Order: sequence, then C-alpha cells, then structure tokens
Amino acid sequence: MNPVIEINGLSFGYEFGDSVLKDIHLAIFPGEMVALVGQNGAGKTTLVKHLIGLLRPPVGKVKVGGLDVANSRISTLARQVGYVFQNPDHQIFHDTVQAEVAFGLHNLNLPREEIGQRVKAALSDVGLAHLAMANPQRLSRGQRQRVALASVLAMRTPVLVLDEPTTGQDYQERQQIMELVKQLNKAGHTIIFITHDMSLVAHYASRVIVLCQGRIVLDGATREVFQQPQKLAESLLVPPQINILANQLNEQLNVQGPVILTVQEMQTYLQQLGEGKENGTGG
Ligand SMILES: Nc1ncnc2c1ncn2[C@@H]1O[C@H](COP(=O)(O)OP(=O)(O)OP(=O)(O)O)[C@@H](O)[C@H]1O
Repeated sequence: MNPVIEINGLSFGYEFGDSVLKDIHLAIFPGEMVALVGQNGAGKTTLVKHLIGLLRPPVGKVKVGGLDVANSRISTLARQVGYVFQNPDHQIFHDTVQAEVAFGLHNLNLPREEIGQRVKAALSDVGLAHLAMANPQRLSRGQRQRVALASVLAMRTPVLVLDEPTTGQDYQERQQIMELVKQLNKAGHTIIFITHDMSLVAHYASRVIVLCQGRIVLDGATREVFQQPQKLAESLLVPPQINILANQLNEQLNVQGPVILTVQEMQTYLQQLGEGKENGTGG
C-alpha cells in the first residue's frame, strides 16, 4: 500500500527564527488514526501546515496523496486534505453557519443540491443543525470550533488533519467529537489529530508521533509508545492517570503487567488479577 502522506528530510524555520522542524521523515498510510503530540512550540502545527500547502518545504519533500506539496496549488491539495485550524476564528468568515460550511463546496463547483445535502449532513454530524442560520461570530468558542470542523467534513477529503479539535469543548462535546472522528476513520478517512490530552490519545489513536523541539522522538503503535514513559517524560508528556496507576500497581505487585490505556482495560485487568488470586495464581 502506498503512503497517503510521505515526508522525507523536511527541515523548516520561520524567517528570522530558529529552526522549527529538523529532518522529519514520515510515512502515513490510508486508514491510520495518528495522534501528533508534543509540548507547546514543539512544531506540530508547523508540520501539518506543510500538508496543506500553507507552508512549503524549503528543505526536503512533502507528498500528499501522491502530490508534491512544493508545486501543487492549495486548491488542489484541499481536495486531498481537510485541515481544521487550532483557532476556529482563523477560518470562519461568513455571516451564517450554513454559508460558512458551504464556502469550500462552491469552490469544488458542485451542483447546488449536493452542496445543500453536504452542508446539512456535516452540521448534523457536529450537532449544529439547529444553528444553520446563526451568525458564527455570536456562537461560543466550542460551537465555532464545530462550525470549522463541519466546513472541513463537508469537503469529504480522504485525509483529515485536526489541530486540537476538542479545545473549548465540555466533556460530553469532547467525547462526541472524538467518537465522530472515530467513525470517520472507520469509514476510511485517514486522521491526524493534534492534542495535549493524553487520555484522548490513549483512547483513540492507533499510532502516536511525538515531536520534541522539531524532531520526531517517538513514532509507533499507541501501546508501544506508552510503554516508554521515560521517553514521554523527556518530551514533558504525562500519560493518562489510569496508565500511571496501572504501572504503579504492577510495580507494587512486582509483575510485568500489560500497558493499560483506558479505564475499561484497567477494569478487565483488575478482574483478571482478582480471579488469579482466587485461583492462587495471582501476584
Ligand atoms: N508564523 C510564525 N512566525 C514565526 N514563528 C512562528 C510562527 N508560527 C510558529 N512559530 C514558532 O515556531 C515554533 C513552533 O510552533 P508551532 O505552533 O508549530 O508549535 P506547536 O507544537 O503546534 O505548539 P502548540 O502546542 O503551542 O500549538 C514556536 O517556537 C513558535 O513560536
């Protein structure tokens, strides 16, 4: 299978600034659900801006859906990758939610009917169907974030890049957004999401890429990455509480237990430990 995103030797620095990305090599395959993590200023947003042509690689090569970003038009790349900005106000310009979500679709020259259908479906997906005629500027930050998400969903691109999609959302909205993202991934979209919430990473990502000062320092299946708490700590990343608790329990019991990522996994593990004890085989 060919990678949908291929980065070879990408280095980048802003004008008058230090180097922000250093020799990035990366291949992401169709259907992956990748979490891109790292402390503030690690270079995550700078990296993904290279996928949509907002930044062009001065050194190295970036390919998306087989297109070389260095010489592809932003409008062409926009058919491959949808990007939800970290700050929704950087991508919301229209007077109504409906017009906002329809904007990108007009650029695709789609028939009016299809535009209407896609807008409706995207707004319903993010739970904003009832606010189609509202002015986005009057909505809450969390709602504006979801308008931005709907605008990108409506484009139906094979790759979705979500830069901190759950910022400003309450607990329930956060779960809803991530469940929606999971469904999109199941339906075949390749997902890259940036977040500082390591419990979302543990729960939803199939692969984790850790950026530290512009370099990739960890890249692997989620469970493998959480198996290296020392390396995560070096990047100032704190695993979810449940993972830490399980590690401490294993240490106390002096057993090599599994890597626990979610509360549900912990529940199952505790049950197994309990049953082992009853049978006299537990630690
Ligand atoms: N437009 C810009 N001009 C100059 N420097 C910039 C610009 N955008 C970002 N930087 C700098 O580049 C570095 C990486 O920033 P970037 O936004 O990519 O990090 P990040 O990992 O996404 O951080 P955060 O988690 O805070 O969003 C930071 O030092 C930042 O100050």
